[in-house]
Amino acid sequence: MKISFIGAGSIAEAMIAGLIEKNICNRENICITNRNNKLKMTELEEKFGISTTYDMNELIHNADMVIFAVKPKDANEALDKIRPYISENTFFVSVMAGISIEFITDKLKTNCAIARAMPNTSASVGKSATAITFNPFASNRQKEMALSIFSAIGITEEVEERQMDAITALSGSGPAYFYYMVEAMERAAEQFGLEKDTSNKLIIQTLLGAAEMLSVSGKKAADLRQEVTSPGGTTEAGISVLQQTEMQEAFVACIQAAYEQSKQLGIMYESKIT
Ligand SMILES: NC(=O)C1=CN([C@@H]2O[C@H](COP(=O)(O)OP(=O)(O)OC[C@H]3O[C@@H](n4cnc5c(N)ncnc54)[C@H](O)[C@@H]3O)[C@@H](O)[C@H]2O)C=CC1
Ligand SMILES: O=C(O)[C@@H]1CCC=N1
Repeated sequence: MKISFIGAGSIAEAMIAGLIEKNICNRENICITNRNNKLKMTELEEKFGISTTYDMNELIHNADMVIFAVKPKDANEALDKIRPYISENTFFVSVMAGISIEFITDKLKTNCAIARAMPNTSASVGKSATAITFNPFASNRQKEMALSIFSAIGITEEVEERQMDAITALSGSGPAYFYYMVEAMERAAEQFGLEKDTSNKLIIQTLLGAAEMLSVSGKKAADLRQEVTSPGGTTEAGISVLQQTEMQEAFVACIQAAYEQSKQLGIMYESKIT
Protein backbone atom coordinates (compact mmCIF):
# COMPACT_ATOMS: atom_id res chain seq x y z
CA MET A 1 0.00 0.00 0.00
CA LYS A 2 1.21 3.52 -0.86
CA ILE A 3 0.23 6.46 1.29
CA SER A 4 1.07 10.04 0.34
CA PHE A 5 0.92 13.09 2.58
CA ILE A 6 0.50 16.68 1.43
CA GLY A 7 1.60 18.76 4.40
CA ALA A 8 4.41 17.72 6.71
CA GLY A 9 3.43 19.25 10.01
CA SER A 10 2.40 18.01 13.45
CA ILE A 11 -0.47 15.76 12.43
CA ALA A 12 1.23 14.24 9.39
CA GLU A 13 4.27 13.43 11.49
CA ALA A 14 2.16 11.96 14.30
CA MET A 15 0.32 9.74 11.81
CA ILE A 16 3.53 8.63 10.11
CA ALA A 17 5.14 7.72 13.44
CA GLY A 18 2.07 5.62 14.29
CA LEU A 19 1.86 3.98 10.87
CA ILE A 20 5.53 3.01 10.94
CA GLU A 21 5.31 1.70 14.49
CA LYS A 22 2.39 -0.52 13.41
CA ASN A 23 4.15 -1.63 10.21
CA ILE A 24 1.19 -0.61 8.07
CA CYS A 25 3.29 -0.30 4.95
CA ASN A 26 6.91 -0.17 3.89
CA ARG A 27 8.56 3.09 4.93
CA GLU A 28 9.52 3.92 1.34
CA ASN A 29 5.85 3.60 0.34
CA ILE A 30 5.03 6.56 2.54
CA CYS A 31 5.72 9.71 0.55
CA ILE A 32 5.38 13.29 1.76
CA THR A 33 5.63 16.85 0.56
CA ASN A 34 5.43 20.28 2.16
CA ARG A 35 5.27 23.80 0.78
CA ASN A 36 9.01 24.48 0.44
CA ASN A 37 10.85 23.45 3.62
CA LYS A 38 13.53 21.14 2.21
CA LEU A 39 15.30 20.90 5.55
CA LYS A 40 12.17 19.41 7.09
CA MET A 41 11.92 16.92 4.20
CA THR A 42 15.49 15.74 4.83
CA GLU A 43 14.76 15.52 8.54
CA LEU A 44 11.71 13.31 7.88
CA GLU A 45 13.66 11.10 5.45
CA GLU A 46 16.32 10.56 8.09
CA LYS A 47 13.96 10.14 11.01
CA PHE A 48 11.46 7.73 9.39
CA GLY A 49 13.16 6.43 6.22
CA ILE A 50 10.18 7.66 4.18
CA SER A 51 10.25 9.19 0.67
CA THR A 52 9.84 12.89 -0.03
CA THR A 53 9.13 14.74 -3.25
CA TYR A 54 8.02 18.04 -4.73
CA ASP A 55 6.79 16.24 -7.85
CA MET A 56 3.00 16.20 -7.43
CA ASN A 57 2.51 13.65 -10.20
CA GLU A 58 4.85 11.21 -8.47
CA LEU A 59 3.22 11.89 -5.11
CA ILE A 60 -0.38 11.47 -6.18
CA HIS A 61 -0.36 9.17 -9.19
CA ASN A 62 0.48 5.84 -7.56
CA ALA A 63 -0.88 6.51 -4.08
CA ASP A 64 -3.69 4.33 -2.73
CA MET A 65 -4.53 7.20 -0.43
CA VAL A 66 -3.58 10.90 -0.43
CA ILE A 67 -3.73 12.41 3.03
CA PHE A 68 -4.18 16.17 2.86
CA ALA A 69 -2.80 17.81 6.00
CA VAL A 70 -2.25 21.51 5.35
CA LYS A 71 -3.72 24.28 7.49
CA PRO A 72 -7.20 25.44 6.47
CA LYS A 73 -5.74 28.82 5.50
CA ASP A 74 -3.52 27.07 2.92
CA ALA A 75 -6.25 24.76 1.59
CA ASN A 76 -7.24 26.92 -1.33
CA GLU A 77 -3.71 27.32 -2.70
CA ALA A 78 -2.67 23.72 -2.08
CA LEU A 79 -5.84 22.32 -3.68
CA ASP A 80 -5.24 24.50 -6.75
CA LYS A 81 -1.70 23.16 -6.94
CA ILE A 82 -2.69 19.48 -6.88
CA ARG A 83 -5.90 19.67 -8.96
CA PRO A 84 -4.18 18.78 -12.28
CA TYR A 85 -2.89 15.52 -10.77
CA ILE A 86 -6.16 14.31 -9.24
CA SER A 87 -8.20 11.74 -11.18
CA GLU A 88 -11.35 9.76 -10.49
CA ASN A 89 -9.08 7.00 -9.12
CA THR A 90 -7.61 9.22 -6.41
CA PHE A 91 -8.64 8.55 -2.82
CA PHE A 92 -8.33 11.88 -1.07
CA VAL A 93 -8.41 12.05 2.73
CA SER A 94 -8.56 15.50 4.30
CA VAL A 95 -7.76 15.97 7.97
CA MET A 96 -8.32 19.73 7.88
CA ALA A 97 -10.42 21.32 10.59
CA GLY A 98 -13.54 23.08 9.36
CA ILE A 99 -13.13 22.45 5.63
CA SER A 100 -16.05 20.58 4.05
CA ILE A 101 -16.07 17.75 1.53
CA GLU A 102 -18.25 19.95 -0.68
CA PHE A 103 -15.55 22.63 -0.85
CA ILE A 104 -12.84 20.08 -1.63
CA THR A 105 -15.02 18.52 -4.36
CA ASP A 106 -15.62 21.93 -5.94
CA LYS A 107 -11.91 22.70 -5.86
CA LEU A 108 -10.72 19.35 -7.22
CA LYS A 109 -13.38 19.42 -9.93
CA THR A 110 -13.56 15.64 -10.11
CA ASN A 111 -15.77 12.93 -8.68
CA CYS A 112 -12.99 11.22 -6.76
CA ALA A 113 -13.45 9.44 -3.46
CA ILE A 114 -13.06 11.85 -0.56
CA ALA A 115 -12.91 11.18 3.17
CA ARG A 116 -12.89 13.85 5.83
CA ALA A 117 -11.17 12.65 8.98
CA MET A 118 -10.31 14.21 12.31
CA PRO A 119 -7.50 12.35 14.08
CA ASN A 120 -5.41 13.72 16.92
CA THR A 121 -1.69 13.81 17.61
CA SER A 122 -1.86 10.75 19.88
CA ALA A 123 -1.74 8.87 16.55
CA SER A 124 1.99 9.07 17.15
CA VAL A 125 1.66 6.46 19.93
CA GLY A 126 -1.21 4.51 18.36
CA LYS A 127 -3.86 6.22 20.51
CA SER A 128 -5.62 8.65 18.21
CA ALA A 129 -9.36 9.11 18.56
CA THR A 130 -10.35 9.57 14.91
CA ALA A 131 -13.71 10.41 13.40
CA ILE A 132 -14.21 9.88 9.68
CA THR A 133 -16.85 10.42 7.04
CA PHE A 134 -16.90 9.58 3.31
CA ASN A 135 -18.43 11.03 0.16
CA PRO A 136 -20.61 8.76 -2.01
CA PHE A 137 -17.74 8.05 -4.43
CA ALA A 138 -15.70 6.16 -1.84
CA SER A 139 -15.83 2.44 -2.62
CA ASN A 140 -16.12 -0.18 0.10
CA ARG A 141 -12.49 -1.09 -0.52
CA GLN A 142 -11.40 2.53 -0.02
CA LYS A 143 -13.53 2.87 3.11
CA GLU A 144 -12.06 -0.32 4.56
CA MET A 145 -8.56 0.89 3.74
CA ALA A 146 -9.10 4.21 5.50
CA LEU A 147 -10.76 2.57 8.49
CA SER A 148 -7.93 0.06 8.81
CA ILE A 149 -5.25 2.74 8.57
CA PHE A 150 -6.83 5.02 11.15
CA SER A 151 -7.66 2.05 13.37
CA ALA A 152 -4.00 1.03 13.34
CA ILE A 153 -3.12 4.35 14.94
CA GLY A 154 -5.98 4.47 17.42
CA ILE A 155 -9.75 4.09 17.43
CA THR A 156 -11.95 5.20 14.56
CA GLU A 157 -15.62 6.17 14.53
CA GLU A 158 -17.57 6.68 11.32
CA VAL A 159 -19.75 9.77 11.73
CA GLU A 160 -21.86 12.18 9.71
CA GLU A 161 -20.04 15.19 8.33
CA ARG A 162 -22.29 17.64 10.19
CA GLN A 163 -20.80 16.32 13.46
CA MET A 164 -17.22 17.09 12.43
CA ASP A 165 -16.94 20.60 13.91
CA ALA A 166 -18.06 19.35 17.32
CA ILE A 167 -15.73 16.35 17.11
CA THR A 168 -12.83 18.57 16.07
CA ALA A 169 -13.45 20.64 19.20
CA LEU A 170 -13.77 17.59 21.41
CA SER A 171 -11.17 15.05 20.33
CA GLY A 172 -9.15 16.81 17.61
CA SER A 173 -8.14 19.58 19.98
CA GLY A 174 -8.75 17.36 23.03
CA PRO A 175 -5.18 16.33 23.81
CA ALA A 176 -4.23 20.00 24.26
CA TYR A 177 -6.84 20.47 27.00
CA PHE A 178 -5.31 17.64 29.02
CA TYR A 179 -1.78 18.92 28.41
CA TYR A 180 -2.94 22.32 29.69
CA MET A 181 -4.28 20.71 32.84
CA VAL A 182 -1.02 18.82 33.31
CA GLU A 183 0.87 22.13 32.99
CA ALA A 184 -1.15 23.39 35.96
CA MET A 185 -0.38 20.24 37.96
CA GLU A 186 3.31 20.69 37.13
CA ARG A 187 3.15 24.27 38.40
CA ALA A 188 1.56 23.16 41.64
CA ALA A 189 4.18 20.42 42.10
CA GLU A 190 6.92 22.97 41.53
CA GLN A 191 5.41 25.33 44.08
CA PHE A 192 5.49 22.49 46.62
CA GLY A 193 9.17 22.01 45.82
CA LEU A 194 8.64 18.42 44.65
CA GLU A 195 11.38 16.85 42.61
CA LYS A 196 10.42 17.30 38.93
CA ASP A 197 11.15 13.77 37.69
CA THR A 198 9.17 12.19 40.49
CA SER A 199 6.18 14.52 40.25
CA ASN A 200 6.06 14.18 36.46
CA LYS A 201 5.94 10.39 36.73
CA LEU A 202 3.16 10.61 39.32
CA ILE A 203 1.14 13.08 37.25
CA ILE A 204 1.40 11.03 34.05
CA GLN A 205 0.52 7.78 35.80
CA THR A 206 -2.45 9.50 37.45
CA LEU A 207 -3.68 10.59 34.02
CA LEU A 208 -3.10 7.14 32.48
CA GLY A 209 -4.79 5.44 35.43
CA ALA A 210 -7.83 7.73 35.29
CA ALA A 211 -8.14 7.16 31.52
CA GLU A 212 -7.88 3.39 32.02
CA MET A 213 -10.52 3.50 34.76
CA LEU A 214 -12.86 5.43 32.47
CA SER A 215 -12.20 2.94 29.72
CA VAL A 216 -12.56 -0.36 31.60
CA SER A 217 -14.58 0.18 34.78
CA GLY A 218 -17.89 0.81 33.03
CA LYS A 219 -18.53 3.57 35.57
CA LYS A 220 -19.45 7.16 34.79
CA ALA A 221 -16.87 9.90 35.28
CA ALA A 222 -19.03 11.50 37.99
CA ASP A 223 -19.20 8.20 39.93
CA LEU A 224 -15.46 7.60 39.65
CA ARG A 225 -14.88 11.13 40.93
CA GLN A 226 -17.23 10.45 43.84
CA GLU A 227 -15.20 7.35 44.77
CA VAL A 228 -12.08 9.50 45.15
CA THR A 229 -13.88 12.19 47.12
CA SER A 230 -14.05 11.33 50.82
CA PRO A 231 -16.42 13.57 52.81
CA GLY A 232 -14.35 16.22 54.55
CA GLY A 233 -11.24 15.00 52.74
CA THR A 234 -8.60 16.46 50.45
CA THR A 235 -10.33 15.91 47.11
CA GLU A 236 -13.48 17.60 48.31
CA ALA A 237 -11.41 20.61 49.38
CA GLY A 238 -9.74 20.73 45.99
CA ILE A 239 -12.86 20.20 43.88
CA SER A 240 -14.76 22.86 45.81
CA VAL A 241 -12.22 25.41 44.55
CA LEU A 242 -12.78 24.20 40.98
CA GLN A 243 -16.54 24.57 41.55
CA GLN A 244 -16.15 28.09 42.95
CA THR A 245 -14.13 29.07 39.92
CA GLU A 246 -16.72 27.41 37.66
CA MET A 247 -14.07 25.25 36.07
CA GLN A 248 -16.57 22.91 34.39
CA GLU A 249 -18.41 25.87 32.85
CA ALA A 250 -15.06 27.23 31.63
CA PHE A 251 -14.26 23.85 30.10
CA VAL A 252 -17.62 23.64 28.33
CA ALA A 253 -17.05 27.20 27.04
CA CYS A 254 -13.59 26.16 25.84
CA ILE A 255 -14.99 23.31 23.75
CA GLN A 256 -17.81 25.54 22.49
CA ALA A 257 -15.23 28.14 21.36
CA ALA A 258 -13.22 25.47 19.55
CA TYR A 259 -16.43 24.30 17.85
CA GLU A 260 -17.28 27.86 16.75
CA GLN A 261 -13.73 28.28 15.44
CA SER A 262 -13.96 25.08 13.42
CA LYS A 263 -17.13 26.43 11.76
CA GLN A 264 -15.44 29.81 11.32
CA LEU A 265 -12.40 28.26 9.58
CA GLY A 266 -14.79 26.81 7.01
CA ILE A 267 -16.54 30.14 6.53
CA MET A 268 -13.25 32.06 6.28
CA TYR A 269 -11.26 29.78 4.02
CA GLU A 270 -13.98 28.31 1.84
CA SER A 271 -15.13 31.77 0.76
CA LYS A 272 -11.97 32.31 -1.28
CA ILE A 273 -13.07 29.67 -3.80
CA THR A 274 -11.79 30.38 -7.30
N1 LIG B 1 -2.14 19.49 14.88
C1 LIG B 1 -3.18 18.73 15.24
O1 LIG B 1 -3.28 18.28 16.39
C2 LIG B 1 -4.24 18.39 14.25
C3 LIG B 1 -4.34 19.06 13.05
N2 LIG B 1 -5.33 18.74 12.17
C4 LIG B 1 -5.45 19.45 10.90
O2 LIG B 1 -4.34 19.08 10.12
C5 LIG B 1 -3.93 20.15 9.30
C6 LIG B 1 -2.45 20.40 9.50
O3 LIG B 1 -2.23 20.76 10.84
P1 LIG B 1 -0.75 20.76 11.45
O4 LIG B 1 -0.06 19.50 11.06
O5 LIG B 1 -0.91 21.09 12.87
O6 LIG B 1 -0.13 21.99 10.64
P2 LIG B 1 1.40 22.40 10.42
O7 LIG B 1 1.41 23.87 10.24
O8 LIG B 1 2.24 21.77 11.47
O9 LIG B 1 1.74 21.71 9.00
C7 LIG B 1 1.17 22.14 7.81
C8 LIG B 1 2.00 21.61 6.65
O10 LIG B 1 1.36 21.97 5.42
C9 LIG B 1 2.35 22.35 4.49
N3 LIG B 1 1.80 23.18 3.42
C10 LIG B 1 1.23 24.40 3.51
N4 LIG B 1 0.88 24.84 2.27
C11 LIG B 1 1.23 23.85 1.41
C12 LIG B 1 1.14 23.72 0.01
N5 LIG B 1 0.63 24.68 -0.77
N6 LIG B 1 1.60 22.57 -0.57
C13 LIG B 1 2.14 21.59 0.19
N7 LIG B 1 2.25 21.67 1.54
C14 LIG B 1 1.80 22.79 2.14
C15 LIG B 1 3.37 23.09 5.34
O11 LIG B 1 4.60 23.22 4.64
C16 LIG B 1 3.41 22.17 6.56
O12 LIG B 1 4.31 21.11 6.31
C17 LIG B 1 -4.78 21.36 9.66
O13 LIG B 1 -5.76 21.54 8.68
C18 LIG B 1 -5.41 20.97 10.98
O14 LIG B 1 -6.71 21.49 11.11
C19 LIG B 1 -6.21 17.73 12.40
C20 LIG B 1 -6.14 17.03 13.56
C21 LIG B 1 -5.20 17.33 14.61
O1 LIG C 1 -6.03 23.57 16.42
C1 LIG C 1 -6.40 23.17 15.30
O2 LIG C 1 -6.99 23.95 14.51
C2 LIG C 1 -6.18 21.74 14.89
C3 LIG C 1 -7.45 21.02 14.61
C4 LIG C 1 -7.59 20.01 15.70
C5 LIG C 1 -6.36 20.09 16.44
N1 LIG C 1 -5.57 21.01 15.98
